[in-house]
Amino acid sequence: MNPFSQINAVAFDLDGTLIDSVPDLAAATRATLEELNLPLCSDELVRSWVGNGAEMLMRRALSFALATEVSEEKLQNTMPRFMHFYKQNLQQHSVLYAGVESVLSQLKQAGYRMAIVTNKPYEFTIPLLKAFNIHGYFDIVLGGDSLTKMKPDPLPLQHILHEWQLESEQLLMVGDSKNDILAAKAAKVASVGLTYGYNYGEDIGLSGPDAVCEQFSEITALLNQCDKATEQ
Ligand SMILES: O=C(O)COP(=O)(O)O
Ligand SMILES: [Mg+2]
Repeated sequence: MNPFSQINAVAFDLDGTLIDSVPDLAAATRATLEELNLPLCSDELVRSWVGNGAEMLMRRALSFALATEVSEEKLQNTMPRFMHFYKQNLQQHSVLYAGVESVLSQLKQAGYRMAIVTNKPYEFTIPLLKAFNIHGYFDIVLGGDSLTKMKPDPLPLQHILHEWQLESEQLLMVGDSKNDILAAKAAKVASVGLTYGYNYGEDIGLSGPDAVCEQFSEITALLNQCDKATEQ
């Protein structure tokens, strides 16, 4: 049985899936470390720290710079500074990945419902979607702090299933991180893993998504095959 045959709604991850956001996340991380007179980090390191939300990114950055585990107090004192720097430059250097705009438009026209399920704080998510003029495609936008739990917990996907009154076979999760695939599996929804994003330097295929795509544009073909399959 084709895992995509009944899909009529898609939940998209944001960082590393729709938007290459590491350049701005890294700049804000470095500005925060610089203010604390700590050693700075490369974009490459930040790529390997993204995936579990802003607080975890800063926790990893501080642990790196201090070369020890960071205290809760230090982390909580530092977070407002990171949030301040990132808010100032959300899309200075970040870009939409190739094919994103046209795939979203095609799926919208084909009648798919679409949502964003990101671990990024909600307060950054809406301005970023608006900056790239893609906010209109999504009827539900969930940030990492929108609910009580974030990916890899299934709660955000379960929330969407409930809101849209869908069976789990009808929703697809598209993401670049094992957190996306683990959340999908826990919610019993199908998943597509993208290879170009951020996954702690690991092969996304090892998390066992239902399909692996190297480019965002491959998603329409996956779903089109199913449209054809169901028409026959
Ligand atoms: O902000 C993060 O750490 C990851 O965000 P994402 O869930 O959109 O990939
Ligand atoms: Mg991601």
